[in-house]
Order: sequence, then structure tokens, then C-alpha cells
Amino acid sequence: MTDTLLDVSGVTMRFGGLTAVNDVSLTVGQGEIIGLIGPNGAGKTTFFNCLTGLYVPTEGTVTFRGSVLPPKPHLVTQAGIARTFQNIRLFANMTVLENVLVGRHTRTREGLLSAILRGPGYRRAEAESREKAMELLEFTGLAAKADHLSRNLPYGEQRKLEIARAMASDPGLLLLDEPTAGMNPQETRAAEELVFAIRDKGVAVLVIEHDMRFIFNLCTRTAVLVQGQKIVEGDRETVQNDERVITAYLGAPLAETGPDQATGAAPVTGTDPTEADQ
Ligand SMILES: Nc1ncnc2c1ncn2[C@@H]1O[C@H](COP(=O)(O)OP(=O)(O)OP(=O)(O)O)[C@@H](O)[C@H]1O
Repeated sequence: MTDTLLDVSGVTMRFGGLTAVNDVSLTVGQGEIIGLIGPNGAGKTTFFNCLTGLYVPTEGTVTFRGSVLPPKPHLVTQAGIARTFQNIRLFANMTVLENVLVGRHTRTREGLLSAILRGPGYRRAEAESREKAMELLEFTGLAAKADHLSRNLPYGEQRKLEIARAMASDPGLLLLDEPTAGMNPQETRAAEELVFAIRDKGVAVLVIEHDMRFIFNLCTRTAVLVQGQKIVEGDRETVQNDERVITAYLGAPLAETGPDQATGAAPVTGTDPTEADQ
């Protein structure tokens, strides 16, 4: 049994009359990789936003390392949760290295005055941050592009850079929101390896993905959200064989490669929960 890192209890998020997340509970243990899947509009990103302080849940509590999380994003980051976004949010005109350094600032203690005066404490902290950032660029395979502007990176590398930046805050838990969106199959396999490597560094991962092969290759447990409710949670077998999951994904067009925008259903090739590799 793993030690519980994240304990989400009965989280509900309402927007006026719409209940986007409905009484969802979930735990993530130390060193686990947990999946969160569901059709478009199921409430997955809203659930992440409730964990990271972007939204204050209407009901429920989020506990991390035994303490209730303050509903402020920078305090959540300081507590040890980092995330990436579905729509890449890099600083386009900063270099790759600078983007990672931005992610590092929650872990540097030097204050504004020290930064202005550029005293020895500041210079030491800056040198340490750069070293740490370069290590992360090595780790994610981006070191050779440290001085490139992030907007000039290919899409798959921008996603990796988002992960490097999130890792710069030394998280205990990393939340990934559709990390393989827009990636080709080779990039997706490389992203799997990266997530395993992150886990091997002792960082737990909670990942939203539409690519079921990716999810089932990585995750020990997967929770399925449909219309804001968690309908099932378990290993690959449990999820794939659950009638409600199959029903939620039925109607998937056979030949598509991305999630179907109209139904929110995942396409069959590589992404249907009933079709993933055994
Ligand atoms: N700030 C908001 N105000 C009002 N409604 C919102 C807000 N954020 C999300 N919603 C609604 O909550 C529901 C869940 O959306 P959410 O983006 O969490 O789904 P999702 O499962 O992440 O979908 P996708 O797979 O398409 O990213 C949707 O109906 C969405 O329109």
C-alpha cells in the first residue's frame, strides 16, 4: 500500500446551474501514475483547476501531504503540486532556459531587494537555478535548445518544455492535462518514457489523456469521469470492461485519430478504452 499524497474528498464544482464536477473523490499515492479519462466536457480540466487553486470547489476538500490545500495557485505550487495546461502556456518570446527558470522561482528564497542589488546571495541562487534548469533540460532532451526562443520549438518539444518548467518547482505531484495532444505516435511513445522517468524521480503523476493506449501503458489506476461524476476507477481490466465506460464512449467514429468534438467520444484507433493493447 502506498502512502497517500493527494486526497480529494467529495469535490463538487458548480457554475450557476451547471455541475461540472459532482462529488468526486480520488487519491494519489506516493510514486503512483494515475489516469483521468472521460469524454469532452466531462469535467476533467475543471477537476484539475479545483486541485490547483484556480477554482475554489463549491464543496469538498483537497488534502496534500496531510494538509488542506490553500485555494491559491502559487501556494499550491509551493506546497508541491505542479501542472501543465491543455493549451500550451509558455512565454513565447523567452528562451527555453528562461521558461524553465520562471518555473523555478517558487523555490528561490532571494527577495526583490536582493535581486535589485544583485548581491552574492542573489548570484548564488541564480547560479543554482540555472544549474537546476539545465539539468531539467537534459532530462527532457531539450538542453541543446536552451537558447532557442520557445515559440520556435516544434509542438512536441513545447509540450516537453511545459513539463520541464513544471518540474522546476520540485513538485511531489505533477498534473498533466492532455500531454500528448497534437503529438505524433513517436512523440507520444517518448512522452510515455518521460512520464515513467518522472515517476522514477519520486514524483507522482495524475494525467488527463484521450489516448487510451498512453493511459493504460502508464497508469496503475484510472478514474473515469462522465458528466462530472466518477463512474468507475480501477486498473485497465476494470475500466475496459465496465459497461458504463463502454456506453460513454460508444458512437466513436471508426477512422478518426483525435477525440471527436461533437460527441466527445474517443476514436477507436489507439484511443478507445475497449481497444487498447492488452
Ligand atoms: N469557468 C467556467 N464557467 C462555466 N462553465 C465552465 C467553466 N469551466 C468549465 N465549464 C464547463 O464545465 C464543463 C466541464 O468542462 P471541462 O473543460 O472541465 O471538461 P473536460 O472533461 O476537461 O473536457 P475536454 O476533454 O474537452 O478538455 C463544461 O460543460 C464546461 O463548459
